[in-house]
Amino acid sequence: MPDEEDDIFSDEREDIEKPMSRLLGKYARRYPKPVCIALAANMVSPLLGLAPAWLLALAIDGLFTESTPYRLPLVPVEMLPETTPGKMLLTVGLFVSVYLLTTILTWLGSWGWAVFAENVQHDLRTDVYDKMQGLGMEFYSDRQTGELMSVLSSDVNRLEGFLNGWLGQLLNILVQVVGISAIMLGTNWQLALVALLPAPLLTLVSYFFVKKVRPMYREARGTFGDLASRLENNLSGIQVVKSFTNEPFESTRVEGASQKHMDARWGARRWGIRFGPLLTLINGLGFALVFLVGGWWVLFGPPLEMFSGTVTVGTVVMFLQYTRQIQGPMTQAGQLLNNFERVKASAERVFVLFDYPVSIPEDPDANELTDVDGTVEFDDVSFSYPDGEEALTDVSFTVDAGETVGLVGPTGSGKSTLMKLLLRFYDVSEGEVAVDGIDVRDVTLRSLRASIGYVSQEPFLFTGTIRENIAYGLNVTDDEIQSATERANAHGFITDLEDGYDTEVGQRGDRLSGGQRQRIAIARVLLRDPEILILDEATSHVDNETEVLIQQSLNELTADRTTFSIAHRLSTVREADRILVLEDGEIVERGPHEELLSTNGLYANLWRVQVGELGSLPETFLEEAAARDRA
Ligand SMILES: Nc1ncnc2c1ncn2[C@@H]1O[C@H](COP(=O)(O)OP(=O)(O)OP(=O)(O)O)[C@@H](O)[C@H]1O
Repeated sequence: MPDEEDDIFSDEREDIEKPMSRLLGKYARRYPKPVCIALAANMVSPLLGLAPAWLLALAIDGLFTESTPYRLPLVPVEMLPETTPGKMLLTVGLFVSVYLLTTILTWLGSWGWAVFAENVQHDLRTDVYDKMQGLGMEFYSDRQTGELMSVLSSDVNRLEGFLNGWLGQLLNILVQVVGISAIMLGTNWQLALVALLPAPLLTLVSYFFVKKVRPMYREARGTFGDLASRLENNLSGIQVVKSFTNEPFESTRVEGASQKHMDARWGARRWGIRFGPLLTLINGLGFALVFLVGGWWVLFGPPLEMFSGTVTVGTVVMFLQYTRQIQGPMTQAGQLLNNFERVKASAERVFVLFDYPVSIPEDPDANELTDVDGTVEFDDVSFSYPDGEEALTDVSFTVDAGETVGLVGPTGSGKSTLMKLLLRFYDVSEGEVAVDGIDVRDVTLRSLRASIGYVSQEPFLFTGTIRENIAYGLNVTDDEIQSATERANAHGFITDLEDGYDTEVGQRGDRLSGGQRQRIAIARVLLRDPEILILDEATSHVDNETEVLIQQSLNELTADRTTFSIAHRLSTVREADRILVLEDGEIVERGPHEELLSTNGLYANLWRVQVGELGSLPETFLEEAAARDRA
């Protein structure tokens, strides 16, 4: 299981208290029946496991050597069979009953834990996802998707493994160890101490073994990652390798990476090779010791002066059986304890997420934004990203319902940030953003975002069919979908595809061209009919011909809607009612295209760049552009 994810939330994890009790407290009570059944089975089953060795001793001493009378605890003598065959058959019957009962209990235990663990895994996964989904955008911008996925997959899976086996195994071990120790101590405490001597050693050895090899396996996984990416890189870049005739160079590099991986693995394997025989040795020595002391006692009396009393053959055989029986649980205990640390870390990460503060809180009295006209107002808005510099400074403007506003400015000037504030992905640091005169913080997030449509330069399509992507959660008819695709200029190319609307778009829509994806994204927004629209460089990645098609769809989309169009290609906002020009988070110019050209400022210079009049650019513009690039 990958451990690379161990770093995520490493600081926050320290604040999580008692994650395991929280986990069990939160989820175990949801499934009382399977948990109680499994617990009961895990208590009784190991107790039954103690019976065979005891029955064996009873048979040896009471039947075979007849050194002690045949007696069963709590059963009156007159109820026992009188003849030896009768006693023999009773013993066999008891053996069979014990194994039958153990089988049923093992089945019940496995069933109970499996039901519990599978359900909790499902609950945990959906709970963690729901919580994650509700967190603010700053949470996502600070973290890699892969890291977050690891919490949803590796951590949740590891907790499932823990709930499935760990508790049951621990209980099993405890009951077995306590039961075996109690029977042995009760039968002959002196011989019991001899038999129990190696047990803690087994736990210690296995605990330290796992502790020792885990980082080695982690390192081995790291070196495998390096090796795999080298191989992947070389094979995909084989054309470059060949054209540079660099095969020997690459062979050496692959050999180096492979050698590193082999060394790392060998480090871990070496310990594994030592560990198994060491355990066998400790087990064997323990067994021999019990045989020596017990056998001596039977044959010649107490082997040491401090020992007293007599020991029967049955007792020695029982002790030998128990010595073997206790070895497994003691070894497992060390491994379980060690695994517990990792499981705890997983639970901590899950609870870091559960406790993560929601940065965009919804006012409990928030109203629904209904019958939206589409007026948008930024009133003296300043904003800084968490841990960032000020991205917007004193921005004020009002957009009337139905107006189209172009947002232009050099890269990093704050255009996207402005729109993120309108969508309330972040809250303003100062000032107010209002829709229809209502502060966006006073309305529900759902109704606010439902009134805004967003088409980005890289429209994201989900794995699934074209139809699913356009409907995207809405319960709509095929006619409604077709009407949207016709207006988005997409119906034609969709019906030309072999599977039409049922065409699978592939991962992120990679089976479609950029222009096709763009038009599907436009149809998706058209279907929702939002009052406000944000177009983020919607035509930047397509050729001129496709741009014309998309532009037609966009005209359909923007008609009668308040539209913000973020553009680097100024031709796309030329027709806008108004253009806001941003520089370093401030609006430095505003007005329609022609007016801005005549003021001969930043916009006019950006326009000259677009139309290729580089010679007429003032020196200061080039200097500023270079400075911005460096920043
Ligand atoms: N998630 C973020 N966390 C911290 N700072 C950010 C974040 N997103 C953007 N910024 C910073 O805020 C400033 C404005 O960025 P923004 O993305 O709004 O610019 P933009 O004008 O849309 O740029 P572009 O045209 O390149 O998309 C930049 O300095 C950028 O580095």
